[in-house]
Amino acid sequence: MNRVDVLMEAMPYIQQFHGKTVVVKLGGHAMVDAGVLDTVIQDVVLLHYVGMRVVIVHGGGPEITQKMKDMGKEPKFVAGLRITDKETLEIAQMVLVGKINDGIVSLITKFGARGVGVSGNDGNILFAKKMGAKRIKIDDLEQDVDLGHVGEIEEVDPSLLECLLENKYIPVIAPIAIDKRGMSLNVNADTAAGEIAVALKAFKFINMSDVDGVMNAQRTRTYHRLNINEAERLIEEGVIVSGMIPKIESCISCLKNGVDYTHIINGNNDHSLLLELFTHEGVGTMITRNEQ
Ligand SMILES: Nc1ncnc2c1ncn2[C@@H]1O[C@H](COP(=O)(O)OP(=O)(O)O)[C@@H](O)[C@H]1O
Ligand SMILES: CC(=O)N[C@@H](CCC(=O)OP(=O)(O)O)C(=O)O
Repeated sequence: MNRVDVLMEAMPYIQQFHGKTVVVKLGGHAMVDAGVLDTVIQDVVLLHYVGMRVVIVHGGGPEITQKMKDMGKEPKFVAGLRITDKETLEIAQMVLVGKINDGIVSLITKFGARGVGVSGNDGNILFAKKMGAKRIKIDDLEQDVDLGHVGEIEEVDPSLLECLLENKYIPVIAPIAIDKRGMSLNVNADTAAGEIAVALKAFKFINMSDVDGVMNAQRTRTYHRLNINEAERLIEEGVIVSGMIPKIESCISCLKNGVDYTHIINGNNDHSLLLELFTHEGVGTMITRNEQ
């Protein structure tokens, strides 16, 4: 395809997406390489300049894990959620808010737009309650495990984000929530991003990780498109496991609550965000409503 064809292919999408809201979840695994993160943020800035309202929600699981290990703490997860004692919460805040969020905002500046970094407790964006204990099997015995300072989102207040978008800033959100007593809670970034997409009535929710999309059991093939029933079946059959579960669950929740399109794409592939948005075939896996 010659260069002008590439631009012509993008043209109807640029028109269709103008003024629409897209929530991009940047997973920790899509940010391990500085060069990769550069191109992702470059793409985000381009979307901003073609008139899309872009919101970034980021994770940082691998960096929190590394920092915990550096400090002699052993990371533990239950159902994909980090057991978060007081010290772990401080580490998570330090890594997510102090380092990753700030780094993304700086890159937005580098590529010529204006980013504003917030965490979910700014402007009550993410209002949560402490998550109840999770029942799991340990040595064949059912036990209740308290996750500590982990939040379950109860309400999202999008007004601060609307205000930033209205004024042409790119909001960058760290997955820390606040409870009614003003205490911070660690929330899963996929869940946070999905809830924010719903509250903003986003047109698209794009989840960027380190895999090409949802893959089959043998991990030899990527599904191009799955509806909610098909995705739920893959969870039941154990094809979708671990960190992919909250991604799929947040896509499903988005679709059931008004978001038009949801995608899981590989942030490590060069300019995957642009390819997803502005080409006919797209990339990764699109999860759709059953009737779509
Ligand atoms: N069916 C599946 N297809 C693709 N990846 C899967 C699947 N089931 C589980 N995974 C795992 O989910 C991981 C992505 O989740 P996670 O590690 O939490 O990423 P992130 O840090 O980007 O949020 C992949 O690296 C892969 O190991
Ligand atoms: C409660 C909980 O598990 N919170 C996550 C928040 C970061 C996250 O979700 O990061 P990724 O998107 O990179 O996985 C954690 O502590 O790892």
